[in-house]
Amino acid sequence: MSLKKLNFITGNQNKLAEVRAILGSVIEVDNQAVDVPEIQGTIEDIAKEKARRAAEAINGPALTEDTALEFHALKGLPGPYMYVRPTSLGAVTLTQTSKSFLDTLGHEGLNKILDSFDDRGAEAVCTFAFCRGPGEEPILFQGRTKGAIVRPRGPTNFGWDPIFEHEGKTYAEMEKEEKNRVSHRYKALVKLQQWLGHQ
Ligand SMILES: O=c1[nH]c(=O)c2ncn([C@@H]3O[C@H](COP(=O)(O)OP(=O)(O)OP(=O)(O)O)[C@@H](O)[C@H]3O)c2[nH]1
Ligand SMILES: [Mg+2]
Repeated sequence: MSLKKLNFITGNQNKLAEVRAILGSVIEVDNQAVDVPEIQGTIEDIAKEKARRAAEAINGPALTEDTALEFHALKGLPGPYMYVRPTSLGAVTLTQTSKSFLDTLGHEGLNKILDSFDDRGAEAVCTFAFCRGPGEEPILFQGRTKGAIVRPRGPTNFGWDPIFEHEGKTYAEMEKEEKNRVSHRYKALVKLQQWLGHQ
């Protein structure tokens, strides 16, 4: 099967811009902002179910992505639950009002959680899932970037970018091109790109 374009299902314009910046020269990236429920579970469970549901919703091939931010001192929390939407799967949800750790606590609150720990280490995790169509098993591509949680520095237009420091700079302080060479999303897309090369 040769893929001429990817249909990236996301409502997040920042994600879409980064995916197009990284993959744009390799393959066309279409977008549909279909709201896909996110279940509770491991990062992998959530990512796969998101792609399955997206493929069903659009009745065709769908690419989705789920991002997690893991605090080492909290043994991986908040992880994929940085942002949680109600799910229609019947699973227990953390909230019914789309409130996220970030929305609720802000950059300062997320920092304060870690002030009582020695370890401010964190890992940004990006998991793309590609599902060929309804009923098909999704394939995962995951990238991880290590960093630390710091007081906010840099522009505040994308989520937790200002508090995630990687090699001396927060993501927000980096030029877009720089973030897109080291980020969790970039590393996941390298894997996706390798896979595309074999299709
Ligand atoms: O500072 C950031 N730098 C990043 O690189 C990044 N990637 C995702 N996020 C945020 O982390 C949560 C994940 O939730 P998430 O994966 O479900 O995304 P989403 O709901 O915004 O979009 P989608 O589910 O429609 O694709 C959301 O609050 C995103 O804004 C990031 N924040
Ligand atoms: Mg989401």
